Amino acid sequence: MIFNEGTINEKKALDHIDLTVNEGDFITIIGSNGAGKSTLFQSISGAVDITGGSVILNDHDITDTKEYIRSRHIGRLFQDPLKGTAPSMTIEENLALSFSRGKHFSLRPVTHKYRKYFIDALKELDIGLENRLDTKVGTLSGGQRQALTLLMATLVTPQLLLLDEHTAALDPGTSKKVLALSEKIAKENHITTMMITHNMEDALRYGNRILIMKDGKIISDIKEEEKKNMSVEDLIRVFTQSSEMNDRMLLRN
Ligand SMILES: Nc1ncnc2c1ncn2[C@@H]1O[C@H](COP(=O)(O)OP(=O)(O)OP(=O)(O)O)[C@@H](O)[C@H]1O
Repeated sequence: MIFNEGTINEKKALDHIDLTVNEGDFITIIGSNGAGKSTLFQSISGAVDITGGSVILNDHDITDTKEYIRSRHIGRLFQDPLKGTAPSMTIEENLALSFSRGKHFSLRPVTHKYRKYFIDALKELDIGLENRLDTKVGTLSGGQRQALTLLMATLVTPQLLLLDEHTAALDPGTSKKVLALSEKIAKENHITTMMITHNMEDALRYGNRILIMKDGKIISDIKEEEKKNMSVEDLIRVFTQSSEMNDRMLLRN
């Protein structure tokens, strides 16, 4: 993936990415600033048009599929809790919107029909929102809003869930809660998930596989068995070693 190709601002943000994500994988992705993590997600979700290669989702080539069509199958959460929900609409209206993602519908009948379903789903979240269906989303705390966004992204089970540092803006306690919730929802609904984080502990605690990115490349792919026996110190060591190795390879090129 090259940004501004052919100009002085040309930037190769992704370089020969060859990644197969297995069904049911929960992959955590780490890497320094500018490593290409978000660009990888943007390429998968269709937020950017990749300049080479292809994106395949469940045997379908979606390389040329528009972002809004892909969003029917790919759920996405961002660092900013303000993204992903409509602040001037109520919790119920927001849920109704996500429930009918990508389809034509009228808000009223949908909300009415699925009120009980929404209440049950909110109860599952366990953050006291089940009795507040008529509350405007803009008045919720960052953590509540991110939990709601998570629910919205998974209400219609996506084929893939992309979490882009989705708890980085939350306080440590709330972050833990939302992360645990993410893991629970992914597990219970068998949602293949990829999560970008700068937190080594979280990268290790969650999921079954860790990718380390640097300079647009995946420089390490740590699978379940190896990950299981790793400590944070081990992960930091692998991170540093693979980064140095990648630097040496670049020097040789
Ligand atoms: N729209 C864009 N136009 C030009 N360059 C871009 C664009 N988006 C990203 N880049 C560049 O591509 C590289 C990878 O950026 P990306 O945001 O994917 O990194 P990241 O690993 O997510 O970093 P961070 O941890 O800081 O979020 C960076 O050098 C960045 O400046």
